[in-house]
Amino acid sequence: MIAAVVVDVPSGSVNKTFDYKVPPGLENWAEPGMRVIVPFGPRKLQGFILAVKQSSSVKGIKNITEILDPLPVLTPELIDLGQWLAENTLSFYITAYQAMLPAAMKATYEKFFTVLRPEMLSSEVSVLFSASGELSLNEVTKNHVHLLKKLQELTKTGVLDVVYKVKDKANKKKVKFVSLGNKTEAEELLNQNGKRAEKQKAVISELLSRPPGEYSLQEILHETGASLSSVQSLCKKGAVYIEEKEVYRDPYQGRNIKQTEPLPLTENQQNAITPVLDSIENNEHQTILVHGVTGSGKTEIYLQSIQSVLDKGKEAIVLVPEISLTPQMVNRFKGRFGSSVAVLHSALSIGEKYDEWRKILRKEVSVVVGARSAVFAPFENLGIVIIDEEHESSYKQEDHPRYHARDVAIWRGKYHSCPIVLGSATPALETYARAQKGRYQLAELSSRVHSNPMPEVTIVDMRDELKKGNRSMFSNELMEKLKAGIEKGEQSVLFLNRRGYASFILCRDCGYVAQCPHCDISLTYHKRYGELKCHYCGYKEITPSACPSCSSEHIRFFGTGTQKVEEELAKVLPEARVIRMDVDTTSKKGSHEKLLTSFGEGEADILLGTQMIAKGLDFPKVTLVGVLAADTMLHLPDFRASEKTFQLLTQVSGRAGRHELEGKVIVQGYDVEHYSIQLASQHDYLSFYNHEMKTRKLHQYPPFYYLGLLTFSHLELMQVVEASEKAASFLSKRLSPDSLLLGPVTSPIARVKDRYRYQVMIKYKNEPELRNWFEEIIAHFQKDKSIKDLQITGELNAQTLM
Ligand SMILES: Nc1ncnc2c1ncn2[C@@H]1O[C@H](COP(=O)(O)OP(=O)(O)OP(=O)(O)O)[C@@H](O)[C@H]1O
Ligand SMILES: [Zn+2]
Ligand SMILES: [Zn+2]
Repeated sequence: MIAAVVVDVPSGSVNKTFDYKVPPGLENWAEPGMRVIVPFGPRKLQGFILAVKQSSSVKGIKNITEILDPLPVLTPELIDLGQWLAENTLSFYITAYQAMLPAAMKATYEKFFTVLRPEMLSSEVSVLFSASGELSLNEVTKNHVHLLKKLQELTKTGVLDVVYKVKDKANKKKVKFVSLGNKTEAEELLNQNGKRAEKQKAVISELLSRPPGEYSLQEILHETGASLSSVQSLCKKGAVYIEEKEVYRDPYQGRNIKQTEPLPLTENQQNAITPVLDSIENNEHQTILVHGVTGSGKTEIYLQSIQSVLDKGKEAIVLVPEISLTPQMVNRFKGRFGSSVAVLHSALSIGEKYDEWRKILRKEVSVVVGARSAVFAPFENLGIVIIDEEHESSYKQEDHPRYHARDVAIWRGKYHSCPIVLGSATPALETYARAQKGRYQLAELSSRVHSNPMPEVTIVDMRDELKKGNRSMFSNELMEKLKAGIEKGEQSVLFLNRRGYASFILCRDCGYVAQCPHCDISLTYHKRYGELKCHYCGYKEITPSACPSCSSEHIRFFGTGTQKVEEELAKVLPEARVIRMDVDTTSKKGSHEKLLTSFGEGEADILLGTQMIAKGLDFPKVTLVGVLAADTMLHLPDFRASEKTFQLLTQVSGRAGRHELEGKVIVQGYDVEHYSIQLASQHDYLSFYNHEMKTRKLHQYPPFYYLGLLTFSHLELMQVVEASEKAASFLSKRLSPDSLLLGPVTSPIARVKDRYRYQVMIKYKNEPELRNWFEEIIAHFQKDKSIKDLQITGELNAQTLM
């Protein structure tokens, strides 16, 4: 038997399968979709079996070393999907397959020295091998680095050998359980006397007092005060059994989640759910856009659609943007579907994620709620994929494989003949355009549940405030409303748009701004740690007390926006209890949840935060939403700036007045005439859409054109310039007359990690060969020995130009 294996070497020359023999002992075991370890040159590598066959035309093929999985981890569907994914995102097959699995299943490799000719070793070296006969390179570089050179020489002369070992991080958590063994033996023990027997007797009586079964050893030891050794000696006598068993790490353990029942749908909801239910009923793939204003009850539509999928014995995937994957959100699904829900969230530990994923593989759950990569959940009888807040940019992975979860979902929907539901109050322009063209079905929810009014929005021009002599960051109206809210015992949300408002330090004498020495970007000031940090490469330095450029002491820190707002609030509204939520206050595991819970329980009057409070929150007592610096994002070099501003304002405003109490929104900024701010305040998506579509058409941007993007990076500027010019001229000879070629130009962020960045952009409507041309260009430079270390990434449908 022969297995075609794709190996863990992300490189163009090995981006294919290699044939390996399945040794006779493993023939009944090997199946496509399993992870294996195979020899590859001098190394051992992890790989995936993509196919098995009877014969191979390749001569001298080697044996598979080991099969890592008892059952395939990639279903036949995922094997196909991976191929499609790799080809459409210009990634390597191995990268695509790895992206579908939890990180724990990706191997790490370690190098070891072993001894071939022990008689040739000096005692100094020999002693290092005495313990286990081998020595890891890791250990050498850590503790014996002075011997490294010697070890390398010994390897060259054949005294030592180097072997590669594959480490599988996918460990399972095991717990010991104890149960009653031979009953007569146990009862006899109870009649024994002696001090030593006391603890053993306690264990026996404890087990006898409980219903027959097995109990966690830990718990029994704790209850009885017995030691492990007394239980072990009981085990030797046959009075109890100890068994080690695999358990899941459950991050939601011990939590009481209230069970919920389906709500009777409003007429609006009824209309919107109909196309979804039809698609489920008829086993017919449809992509349905549920365009519903904030608070219109989209979640209830998701829940009831899932119920009807489960009733048919099928499975459901719900995607939620990373930052709104809050416990509140998860509870909505766990509350309805209980333990049949698995959660895949990046805040889980590697082990927890692996355990949740295995519940899916073993069919122990039928609903998955998760962030982007949950779209690869290995269900085999998929009945629906729901993408909540479908416009969110986090659904696009900006690293290999550069996939969009929406595209993957639709691929899977076609495969399983099931509906894909895209939900949003502010759909991406691309999505709405497709719905208007009839490529997607459109379901509109134009009012809130029970006709709660949309909150009234007031826009405040902060330039006017300044003219009136108000120098604070809060307008008079916002101050008044905040105060009134506290008096009435209602709650407020203050949102600071932090994008484009990053905190930095500035010298007031010479204008110096601290920059990252490796990237063309200013350093972000973290007050808490007294540090300046680069968000692109992680570079850090201590904040200077004087200007590094002119030695002036007039250096000013523009503290994290939210910190500054918090300080201001404490001055002008000392009575307010404030909870601040931003990257600094939520970096510890669980802190995000804690803060939200305490706000929900009324322990604060004001929730102050960044992007992370914009979405999904549903608190009945919130009546006021204040938006500070609504316009900062408009000035980013991003053709989606207006769209993102509109989306964000709509989302934040949507947090107010969702229940009985009426809501009010105050939006502050300097460039408030902009249509995206004006139209967001009128809750007018359609006018925004029409306006923005005109702009996009005029400037030839998506959805009228696709953006093909080639990004080049290298340590030397000349190399990037030359390579990108070559690529541009290659493309210009081939592109159809309808396509536009722009560049090469420097990327908006011109340098990252000391590498200069250039890009070539192609705006196109139909260019079927573009993928092949990109591949040709990438392959050409990979072979070109005169340019080392040039990095090129290609994208056929880029979402941003950064
Ligand atoms: N049919 C219904 N009857 C009564 N209450 C409902 C019904 N449907 C939804 N609700 C309630 O209305 C509120 C808003 O619904 P939901 O949070 O699903 O809105 P949404 O459309 O997802 O809003 P957003 O886009 O802001 O997240 C929730 O508290 C929900 O429990
Ligand atoms: Zn200075
Ligand atoms: Zn940097």
